[in-house]
Amino acid sequence: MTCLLALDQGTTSSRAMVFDTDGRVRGASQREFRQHYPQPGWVEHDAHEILTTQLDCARAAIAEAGVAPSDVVGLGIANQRETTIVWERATGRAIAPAIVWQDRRTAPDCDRLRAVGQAEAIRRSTGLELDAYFSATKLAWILREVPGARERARRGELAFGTVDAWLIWHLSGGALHATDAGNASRTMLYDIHRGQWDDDLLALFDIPRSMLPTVVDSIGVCGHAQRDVLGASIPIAGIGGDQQAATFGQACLAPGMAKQTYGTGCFLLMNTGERAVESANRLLTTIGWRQRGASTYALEGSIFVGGALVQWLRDELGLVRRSEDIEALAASVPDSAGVVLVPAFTGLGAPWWDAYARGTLLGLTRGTTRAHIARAALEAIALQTVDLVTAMDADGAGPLRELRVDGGAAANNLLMQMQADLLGVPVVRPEMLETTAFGAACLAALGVGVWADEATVASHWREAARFQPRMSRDRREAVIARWHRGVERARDWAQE
Ligand SMILES: Nc1ncnc2c1ncn2[C@@H]1O[C@H](COP(=O)(O)OP(=O)(O)O)[C@@H](O)[C@H]1O
Ligand SMILES: O=P(O)(O)OC[C@H](O)CO
Repeated sequence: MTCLLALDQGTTSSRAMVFDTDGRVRGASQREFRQHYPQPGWVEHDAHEILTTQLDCARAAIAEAGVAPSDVVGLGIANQRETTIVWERATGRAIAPAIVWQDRRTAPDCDRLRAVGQAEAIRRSTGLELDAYFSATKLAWILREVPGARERARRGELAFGTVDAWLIWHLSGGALHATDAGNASRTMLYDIHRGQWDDDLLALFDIPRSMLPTVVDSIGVCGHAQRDVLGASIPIAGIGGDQQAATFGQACLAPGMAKQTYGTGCFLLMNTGERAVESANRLLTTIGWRQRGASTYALEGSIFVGGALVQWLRDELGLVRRSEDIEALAASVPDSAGVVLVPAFTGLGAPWWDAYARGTLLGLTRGTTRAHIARAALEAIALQTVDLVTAMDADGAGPLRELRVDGGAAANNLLMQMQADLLGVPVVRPEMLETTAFGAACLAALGVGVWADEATVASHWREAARFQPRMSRDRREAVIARWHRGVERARDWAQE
């Protein structure tokens, strides 16, 4: 049986799925790995644990599918983005822990660059906000802080990559040091308009060019996973950051189509086609995917705390036992009775970009119950999404006709109904909820040519549920206005 293997290397777990050429799941496997928080605001992974968990579940998924490794005609990779790894070319050993996208240690470095007026030049070239979220300051930190790293990098002994490049290096037995254009566009070192590493930014961050991977298409064979790694020589035919892959897997293939993924964080991407839309509203301009050298661009809004808010209510406040219990608790009251919860635990991402905002719970009265707080939490996830869509509309990228949704919290029907109500557009949930892995498989299917074109991807996308907006415009505007009063109070809180 001809199959495709998708690797979905996420922030908290590695997953792998085997699909047949009709897009059906034949095998799946998942391994969680450790999160390290060595200091407040720091988040690290062991790069080798990322690799071993990912390879273990790739082999397990192939075994579960009951196919031979040689039946796998194409491999697609989707990965947590921005997370930064530096390794020795000679041994393939990482010289430091991976610095994860959530890590805020370089926020002061960003402040210094902002103070000397670098933010605008960075935005113009990379499409990104100057923020600790992206790879550039993390890589600069490793070169500065790990003894001997800068000299070794100058001598050409070290390689840098986001997680896709790290996996590709090891899958190919060190033969290939490559990343796709979409992942490159999250480093804050890549000129998304010219399609090349930006020499001015490399100089600004003092990063030797020899460390950087070759930038390849997201769709197309760039090399092979070695026989001794996965049991057969398998073409590496698709690469995408996980949010880019999910956008592809949601078949948001035409300009104006958008998806929101409700995971730990939430990432809303709208396809803007061949046009790199410059945001006047602090969204990110990014590359979705590249095929035969032609980039498809996207506008992105990144929310740092989404489903993680539900986790916090569960684990720290003990409000619910399981994440899914929040739905019944929130549904037990008709509204939040004026309670507003702004989950700025790690600052606020788009469109505020305020590293110093902090979580805020407002509007409490003696009559406030657990249910009101649960409801305010779900509203907060939906309202953060509303702010992103409003910014996209203001940037002229919309109007959004419907929002495709996926990720763990998209299973929550109350949240999805709130989302439709507060956006005023339908919210649509597909049958296939593993859109990231599916998207990686789709990239690979086009890359090896078992699927002819994007129309085949679209033909495999099927709607499972549709939530129609039911809230009056007046009510919607009142809820949004109250939310913004809450956001104002959360902002700048931690600033001395
Ligand atoms: N029914 C639910 N309602 C609200 N949040 C949920 C629900 N089920 C899961 N979640 C949240 O979704 C997140 C898990 O989603 P997932 O897509 O697996 O995340 P990730 O890929 O970022 O690890 C968790 O933060 C969890 O709290
Ligand atoms: O691993 P996820 O699914 O939480 O996604 C993380 C994003 O890629 C970060 O930008």
